[in-house]
Amino acid sequence: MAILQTLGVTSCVGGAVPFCGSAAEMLRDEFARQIPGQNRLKLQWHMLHPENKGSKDEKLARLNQSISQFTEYWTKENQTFLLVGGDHSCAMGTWGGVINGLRQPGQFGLIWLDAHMDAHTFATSPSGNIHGMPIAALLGRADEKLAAMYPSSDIIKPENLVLIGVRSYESEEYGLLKQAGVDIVFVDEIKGLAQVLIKAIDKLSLSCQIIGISIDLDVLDPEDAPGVETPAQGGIKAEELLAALSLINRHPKICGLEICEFNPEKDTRNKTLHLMKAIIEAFFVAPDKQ
Ligand SMILES: NC(=[NH2+])NCCC[C@H](N)C(=O)O
Repeated sequence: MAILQTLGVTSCVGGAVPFCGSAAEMLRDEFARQIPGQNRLKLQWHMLHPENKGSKDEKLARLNQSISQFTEYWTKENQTFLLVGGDHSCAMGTWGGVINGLRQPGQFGLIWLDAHMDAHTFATSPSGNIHGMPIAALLGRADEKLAAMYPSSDIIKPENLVLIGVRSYESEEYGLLKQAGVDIVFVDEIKGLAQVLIKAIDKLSLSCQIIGISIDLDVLDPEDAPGVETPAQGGIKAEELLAALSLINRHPKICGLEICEFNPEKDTRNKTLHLMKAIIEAFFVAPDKQ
């Protein structure tokens, strides 16, 4: 059984409430509870904790720097990885690191499954929460304060980014993405998620050497994934996401999966926790072993 390098980021420093830091540890325990011999996936866990000193901004700058060292290494080694956040601000570290690991940083593509656009800067954010800003940094549109939390000097080209499942956003972030020319697939435009995902991968494959996938659990309908920090009604059904992920399972260009924003305080009977595990298995376990 292949071993999947997994980085758990136990941080909610960029989020609105202090609960989403426990996803990685809960998920690690959940995988450990499996009956031996029935494991379809073996995760090699590494854990990163935020420091308890310094300002929020300093903590996030250092945390993203540490995250990026892992993903840079795995990218250079051509090793597929899983990253379990934390709030979504860790995306600056995850994908900044992947970009750092590439000889041609312009050839990185990212598919972002999220109810939100996460494309604010400090100047436009209504909440000031940094989990609503990583896309602006990844596109090189950050203000100085946000740029200090992004651990790469290279960025994602707007044409190499696709947002899928969006339904909750502010006009400033929409303006930023529109102006940059980023491809956005709003949730009500999705007829079949698998089709949308395959189309995005096919498009990015033309210009990109590798492609990453970032899943904010709030892309799902709150009925299926109640345990998220910022729920938004009218999301994608869990069944549809799982089916789509098992179709793109192990696509040769995919370098890693990031999954974020689990909030156990809002979960009901571990529904979202179990779903997180199912998402990881749908994505990483070979179809004949599922
Ligand atoms: N990663 C997230 N859950 N982002 C939600 C962001 C919500 C809102 N747009 C804000 O900036 O505050």
